[in-house]
Order: sequence, then C-alpha cells, then structure tokens
Amino acid sequence: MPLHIHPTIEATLHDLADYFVGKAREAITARGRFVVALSGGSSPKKLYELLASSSYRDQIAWPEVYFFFGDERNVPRTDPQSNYLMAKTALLAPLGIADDHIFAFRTELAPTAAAAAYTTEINAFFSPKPARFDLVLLGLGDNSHTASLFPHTEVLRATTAEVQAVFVPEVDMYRLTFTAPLINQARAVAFLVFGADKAAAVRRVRQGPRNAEEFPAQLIMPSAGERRWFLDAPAAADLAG
Ligand SMILES: O=C1O[C@H](COP(=O)(O)O)[C@@H](O)[C@H](O)[C@H]1O
Repeated sequence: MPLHIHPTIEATLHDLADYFVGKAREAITARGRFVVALSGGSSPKKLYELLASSSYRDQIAWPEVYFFFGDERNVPRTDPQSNYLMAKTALLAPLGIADDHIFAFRTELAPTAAAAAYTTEINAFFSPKPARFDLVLLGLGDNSHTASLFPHTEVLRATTAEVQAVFVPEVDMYRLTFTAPLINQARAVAFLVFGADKAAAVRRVRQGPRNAEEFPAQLIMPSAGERRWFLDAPAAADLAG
C-alpha cells in the first residue's frame, strides 16, 4: 500500500522504521549491502533515534549499510543546520557506524565543487553500474519542496541523475541536492511527513494539478521502484478519498 496513515507520529515512525528494516534486509540478502540516502530537516531526527534505539538496533546488520545524504545545507559539518550533524548525532554515532560507510558532502568546498565531488563519489561507489539507491528517505516542506528541490529553482529542470548546487532565495543560502532523476533511479523512495502545517502540501503534491514548478515533490516518481508515503493523521487530513 503506497499510503501509510497513522493516528500518531509515534505509530508513523514505527511503521517507517519497520519498512526501513525490511528494505535493509531485502537489499543485504539480494546484493550484500544496503545503500540509503538520508533526509534532513526537522522531520527525520525522531526516526533516526528510533532506529538507533534498543527496539531496532539489533534488527539490521549495520556493517552492511552505506549512508549518503539526499541533500545538505551548505554549512560546515559542525553547524547546527547540517543534515550530516543531525544524522551523526541521532543515528550514526550511537550505532558506531564506521566512517568509510558514511558519505558526507564536502561543504568546505565551493557549492558547485561540493556538488560535483558528491556526484563523482556516488558514481564511483556504484560503478560500473548506474547509481541506484536501495532507499531514498525524503521529507516535505510546507511549500512542497523535497530534498532541496525548491519551487521555481533551476535544479527542477535537471535531466541528469546527479547532484547540483542551488541557491535558494527563500532560505537565503546554497543547498546541495540530488536531482529528481537521481532520486527516481532508486529502488524505493519513502516520504515521512507529519503535522497539520504540512496537510496542504501533501494534498497539492498527491492530488493537486500537475505543476512541478510550484510543487516540486511531484517530480518524485521512481521509474522502476516504489514510492511510499508515511503520514500522521494531521498531515493526511486534507486528502480526498
Ligand atoms: O526531504 C527533505 O525535506 C525537508 C523538508 O522537511 P522539513 O521537515 O524540514 O520541513 C528538507 O528541508 C530536507 O532537507 C530534506 O532532506
């Protein structure tokens, strides 16, 4: 079922954590490793803490897991806005994940150089095959952005599976982000969204008229993979049907 709606945030997080475990086991059995791109922002921290908790930490062979980031703020890794810092604190450090299994953006470089370096790193990791993540975790902003695909930015028009730097006037900073074609090569994509302030965005992205310039998350449609939404009831409240 592509739409997972739960009465509480906690139930939503547990469902997504179970899904994460299932995808990890499936990938490790089939290919010997699980390659995941983490999301940032305000929503996923609780998910990462749950995965690192005693309820989940023994359910996955963590040494077989490789961590990338679907987007990043162009800030040092020590900055409170850093997606890497959040994931490191909530998930990677508590699980003792080895540094060579964590692929962070090189934000000490200029934005375009950092994006190009990350594209190179991703392609080298998957070489000789095309980059295909087992799972890409995503959030959704109340303006319908996902990853750092913000409304009316140039990166929305990307046709290549790569990482790009984009200046986002509404947050007044550079972001580094997977393009939609790169996300859409994934085997699975999971959105985690909660809260009433996201309800309109969820409705517009799922049921609104097609307008990816306004609602960039509409671009996310894996070409040969699955797309699932994990929502709490307030985030799903405006959906019809
Ligand atoms: O996919 C993502 O979505 C968020 C928006 O989520 P929010 O919880 O911060 O509203 C985005 O900013 C984040 O970096 C990204 O990975």
